Amino acid sequence: MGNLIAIVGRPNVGKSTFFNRLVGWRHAIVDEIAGVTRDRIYGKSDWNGKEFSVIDTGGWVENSDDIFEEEIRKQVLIAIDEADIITFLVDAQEGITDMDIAVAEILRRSSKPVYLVANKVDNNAIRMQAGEFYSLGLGDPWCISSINGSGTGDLLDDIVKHFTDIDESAEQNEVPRIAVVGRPNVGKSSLINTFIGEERNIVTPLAGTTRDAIDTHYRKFGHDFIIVDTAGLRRKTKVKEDLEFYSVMRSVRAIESSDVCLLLIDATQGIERQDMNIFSLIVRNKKGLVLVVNKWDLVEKNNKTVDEYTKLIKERIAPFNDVPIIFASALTKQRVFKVIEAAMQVYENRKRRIPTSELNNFLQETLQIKEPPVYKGKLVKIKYAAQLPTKTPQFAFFCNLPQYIKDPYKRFIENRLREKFNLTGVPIQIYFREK
Ligand SMILES: Nc1nc2c(ncn2[C@@H]2O[C@H](COP(=O)(O)OP(=O)(O)OP(=O)(O)O)[C@@H](O)[C@H]2O)c(=O)[nH]1
Ligand SMILES: Nc1nc2c(ncn2[C@@H]2O[C@H](COP(=O)(O)OP(=O)(O)OP(=O)(O)O)[C@@H](O)[C@H]2O)c(=O)[nH]1
Repeated sequence: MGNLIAIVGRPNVGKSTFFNRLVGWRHAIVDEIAGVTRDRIYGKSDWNGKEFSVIDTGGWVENSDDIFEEEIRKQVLIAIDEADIITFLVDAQEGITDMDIAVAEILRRSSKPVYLVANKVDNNAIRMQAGEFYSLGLGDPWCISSINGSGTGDLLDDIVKHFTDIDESAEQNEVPRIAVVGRPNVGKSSLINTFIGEERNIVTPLAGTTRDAIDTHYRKFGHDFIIVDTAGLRRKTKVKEDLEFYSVMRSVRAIESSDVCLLLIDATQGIERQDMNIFSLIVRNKKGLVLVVNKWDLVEKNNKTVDEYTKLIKERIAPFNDVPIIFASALTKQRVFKVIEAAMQVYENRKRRIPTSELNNFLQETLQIKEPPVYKGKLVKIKYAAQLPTKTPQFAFFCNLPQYIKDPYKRFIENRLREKFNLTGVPIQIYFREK
């Protein structure tokens, strides 16, 4: 299915340098959410017009210099299960190590495409030495230098041959695709089970394109939807499930193939760093979002009111906090219905197309309230606006001096747009362009 590349390899071979090389130019297409996701974990980018995601296994371990072989082994197994393409980095300047041999042994058994990448090939002398990696049994190495960039273009040219067009495959199906995501133990399986509970809710089990992912088509509460199942209905593989790396890998998969994500939070614990990481994955992928505060049955008597709780959450996830927040319980089924209602509404919001005339009326009203501030003595004039023909709402505002429009004004416009047209739960993009 998706185009997810995993980078594996022992410490210090240059994984994070390679990662930055792959996603370094992503700023052009994906807005940065500062300080949320540690940058080396996950990135999105594109090559020859095809979008892809990259996961760097090295980003998961603190102090990776003295990481144990066992830890790397686990991550490689997870990468084989969850990624579409594996890049296995080795260090051409150091040559083959025991750990390389151990990793290669696992990778040789994988049915997924594996690229053996000899990194640090900064010059031709080193290129000669890189030949020795052939003995790892994964073919000739691709020689690259992550530092100066040589070889990476050829490598990507070959990798993209395996890519599918994500948008195309998603658009084939008109039924809303919902992903249930969250960190371990928040109640994802329990929530999904409230849908499955009665067999008759299941319309058809669709075989996913990945080996063992099964999406299920439901008809419940008068709605048709597909639950993208990578969340944990299928059980315990050989690898320990409480690994954060594993749960994020799963989340990435589920998020990328969905329209709307239900992000579950444990009401007894509140929003933590791990929740914020998943939140930012959803926003980066421009997916619809419903926040579900699950296990609410355990909290209510505690006197913490919905209003207080909502306020805390909104502060935490700002600036993108125009999202539905539902206090539910998968156990007692309290407000499970509301969760689905909210997801359907967000799905509609995300598809919203605003007629150009309405958008420009909106623009005129907005300019009457507040014009862009004068910058360096120059008047900034916004002339007209248009919604772009994209899958998620994106708007272009045409003006004389786009570079002089700063974030506060951009936020002002975004908030007004959200007030005027229901865009709750939907990440939107606003661009200022010269005209
Ligand atoms: N000469 C040379 N050095 C490189 C190249 N790529 C990375 N390095 C250096 O190798 C060292 C390790 O690079 P990292 O990218 O941190 O390696 P890593 O595999 O992510 O390491 P861990 O964080 O331990 O997993 C750094 O000093 C890099 O500057 C390269 O193409 N050529
Ligand atoms: N009290 C209460 N317990 C719940 C609720 N939802 C789930 N639980 C319990 O929380 C535990 C974890 O639930 P799961 O559904 O397995 O959580 P999960 O998110 O699928 O967990 P992983 O598969 O580890 O990612 C189980 O013991 C559930 O019975 C709820 O709404 N209220």
